[in-house]
Amino acid sequence: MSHTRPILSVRNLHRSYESGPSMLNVLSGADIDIFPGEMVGLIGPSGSGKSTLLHAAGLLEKPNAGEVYIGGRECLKLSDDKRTAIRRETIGVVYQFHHLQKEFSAEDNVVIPQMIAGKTERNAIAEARRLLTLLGLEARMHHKPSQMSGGEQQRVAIARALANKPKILLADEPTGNLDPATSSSVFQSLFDLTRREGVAALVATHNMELTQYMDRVFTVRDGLVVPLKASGRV
Ligand SMILES: Nc1ncnc2c1ncn2[C@@H]1O[C@H](COP(=O)(O)OP(=O)(O)OP(=O)(O)O)[C@@H](O)[C@H]1O
Repeated sequence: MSHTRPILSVRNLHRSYESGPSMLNVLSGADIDIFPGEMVGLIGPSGSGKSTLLHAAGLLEKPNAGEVYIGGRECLKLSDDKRTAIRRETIGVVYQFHHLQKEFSAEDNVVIPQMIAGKTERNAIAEARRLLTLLGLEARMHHKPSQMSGGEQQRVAIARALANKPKILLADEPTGNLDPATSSSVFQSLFDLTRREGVAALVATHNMELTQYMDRVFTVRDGLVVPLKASGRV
């Protein structure tokens, strides 16, 4: 372990859901640290709580108890506005389905969140073109989602997630909707780009093949995060 401080720390996270008359305890004391620039995998069976952990870590849902530190600052006790601001400034997300705006081009889909964050149109377009080009989409900038393949659409979603220079990318089955060959190539791009940009990534997936890209791999078991693979990188 280096002395670098984690960019994201989840501590003692508890989350349960009502399940008929009883409660389903999905997370019961989950801890995880993500260090700057590393890629961490979260593998595990369906229903084990991977998405629940990602949503809490990404400040999208409040757990029943626990802490989420981003850049050393505890975020769950902050006001909704502050939490939203921290989320916007530090976290990018990619889901299984791309959720692109279908009436807009690839370029516009990457430009819009940057303009919402206050960038000038000129700078936002330059950044969109840079990221889309790095993802091999230089010939697709002006295509709408319906005019692109599933892999291309997901690459646009990756560019969009990285456009505001997050410190952490949270990805929930980012290639789960793609065939195996496309899945490998899109994931390779995601890996290369996060490494290049120095963005840490926490990736939930069922796909064991993707663990070859991960610095460390965890699973969620009995409500806890437990290690499957550790590397000496961090
Ligand atoms: N809003 C909710 N209300 C009730 N139960 C929920 C809710 N969200 C999740 N659950 C339950 O919590 C458990 C964990 O769900 P979660 O989506 O975190 O698992 P997962 O590991 O991400 O699964 P998958 O790989 O299928 O996405 C599941 O049993 C699910 O049915």
